[in-house]
Amino acid sequence: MTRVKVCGITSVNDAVLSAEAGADALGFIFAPVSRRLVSPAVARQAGLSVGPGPARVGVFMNQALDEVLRTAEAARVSAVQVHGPVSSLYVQAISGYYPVLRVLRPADLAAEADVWTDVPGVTLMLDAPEPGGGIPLDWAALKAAFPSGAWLAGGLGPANVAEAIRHLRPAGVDAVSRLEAQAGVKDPAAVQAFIRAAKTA
Ligand SMILES: O=C(O)c1ccccc1N[C@@H]1O[C@H](COP(=O)(O)O)[C@@H](O)[C@H]1O
Repeated sequence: MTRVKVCGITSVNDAVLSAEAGADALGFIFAPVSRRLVSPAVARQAGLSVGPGPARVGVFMNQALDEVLRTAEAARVSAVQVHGPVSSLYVQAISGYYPVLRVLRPADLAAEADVWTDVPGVTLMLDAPEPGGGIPLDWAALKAAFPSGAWLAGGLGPANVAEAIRHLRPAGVDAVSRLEAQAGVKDPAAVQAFIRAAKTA
């Protein structure tokens, strides 16, 4: 069954409603550019509020390695998601401490996808060029190049996630902007419908 990550959690309330709806992973965004920026203290509290079931993923973009590791430790996340044009050494260094979701854009696939094939602890995720922008990828065009075992993000929501899964059969799906009532605040009905649609696709 496709795993589901609900990203952009900024409160205990949104963590609990996402976990109760069946999320396999909760995403906490620590990239300062994000409208869903959360503090490590709140992320830690939200993670504790849902117990050990869902993975707690710290999301970073173009941030220094020591900042990533310090923040991940303070927030007590269980995995790290890495966006941006960072080096493979940087990704490998993080994977020494945490399972990594390495996010690539379709344009990066040719150069970088093979680097991570069968590397323990590193899983690929395909996302749109603007993370958190709510723009879907062209799933039909991606089909031939979509790496086995990769996750899919980019403009996914209750209305389109089943179709995306049918096209690409990703290991997991991830969404944020189409699950919100406003930036950083979840729409409970959208979260529930998204998880139901993904799990039954
Ligand atoms: O959502 C953000 O603000 C964000 C900022 C910086 C890095 C990642 C971010 N979110 C990631 O964006 C994709 C999906 O977004 P959407 O569903 O298209 O809005 C997902 O990987 C989030 O973790």
